Amino acid sequence: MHCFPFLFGKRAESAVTTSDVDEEFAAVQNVKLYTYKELRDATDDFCPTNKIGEGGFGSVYRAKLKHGKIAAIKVLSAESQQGVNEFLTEIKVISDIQHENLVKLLGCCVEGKHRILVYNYMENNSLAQTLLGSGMCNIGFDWQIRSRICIGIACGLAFLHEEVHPHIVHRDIKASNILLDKDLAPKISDFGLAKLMPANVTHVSTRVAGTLGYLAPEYAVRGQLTRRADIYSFGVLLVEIVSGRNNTNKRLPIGERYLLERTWEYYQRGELVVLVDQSLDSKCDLDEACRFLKIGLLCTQDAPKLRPIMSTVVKMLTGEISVDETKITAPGLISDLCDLKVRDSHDDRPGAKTASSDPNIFSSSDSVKNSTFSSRESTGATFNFTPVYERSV
Ligand SMILES: Nc1ncnc2c1ncn2[C@@H]1O[C@H](COP(=O)(O)OP(=O)(O)OP(=O)(O)O)[C@@H](O)[C@H]1O
Repeated sequence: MHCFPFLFGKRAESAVTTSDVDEEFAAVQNVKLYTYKELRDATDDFCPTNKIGEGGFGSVYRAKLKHGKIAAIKVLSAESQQGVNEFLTEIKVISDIQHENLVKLLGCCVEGKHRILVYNYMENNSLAQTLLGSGMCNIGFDWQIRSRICIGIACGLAFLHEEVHPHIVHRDIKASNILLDKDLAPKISDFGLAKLMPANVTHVSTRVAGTLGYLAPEYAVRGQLTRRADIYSFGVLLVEIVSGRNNTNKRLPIGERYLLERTWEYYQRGELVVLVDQSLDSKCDLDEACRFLKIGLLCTQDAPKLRPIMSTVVKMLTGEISVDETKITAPGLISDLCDLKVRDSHDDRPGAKTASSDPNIFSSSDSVKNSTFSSRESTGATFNFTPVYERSV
């Protein structure tokens, strides 16, 4: 029997202190510094009516900066050690790069204990809250808009993976990290977990971080990170956007809960069209929608090497190159991993959730299937965990 226990929680590097981070921060250039007073004034003293979101990092506020510019500011929660690391990573990773499909970091505030990130404000929230959210949303996501969103996200990722040096692996591609501007153009956000990939390095070994449901199995199990892990997450997101539903929906009958599994089943039966969001009107190009689903399957294949690189994905989405159906093999599903045990969840970030009501133990493949996947559905929370392997016969 193989067991794959995962140790969630406090990481050795989480012991990094705020002053360690300040030292590292001193070396960062190209980032505008805001004073705490400036940001306090811009949010009416962090007035709750200006609060627009809450993530693992802390609270997010809408702010009116000097000269009237509207920004979103993320205030790192004081108790979050993990957040201190992510704060620095975010600044290091995106202060130097710009792309139309990446959220723009305007600057930050490092004053006393205050750690605040300042971004361009995105008027239409995240895909998780709008397209996939259960609440009221009056945005009509027709097929043209969805297709533009998918292509935009793919372009942003292709830029990070292939044009920036060293390459950047985002590690947390998911619907809540795709923000939409006033024209519904997608912007990839939340670079707190990103990793820079030095040239000529095939993978980096790292503690696993990301969101259950979007995690590539080989990364979740072995902690070996390559750009193909992001490509897997993108594939899951692509299928979600076309279907208009979350990858996991525990309210559905068991056979319908896991979207990626269903996509593979319907693909094999030649009935992919069943999965295209029924709320799309008759103008939806069903052939194109099915092509996107097939690209989602290509991106989520179990063998990382079979997943196309993002620039190829962009070309397939735009129709510049065709999708070779003979290349599609079964998706990698974490639920396929036998006897996965997850224990000892101590994520110290306030928004981080454990994957079960009992944070300590998951065991058996069945509980992995139900708990691991459902955790993302119910919380969307980002996890950090260390895979540890125990093999017993
Ligand atoms: N630049 C922005 N413009 C507008 N709203 C934003 C912006 N950044 C974040 N938000 C809002 O704040 C919410 C929380 O964002 P945040 O990135 O902190 O957490 P998350 O991605 O939802 O969760 P997690 O931290 O677990 O990944 C987002 O879902 C979004 O609604």
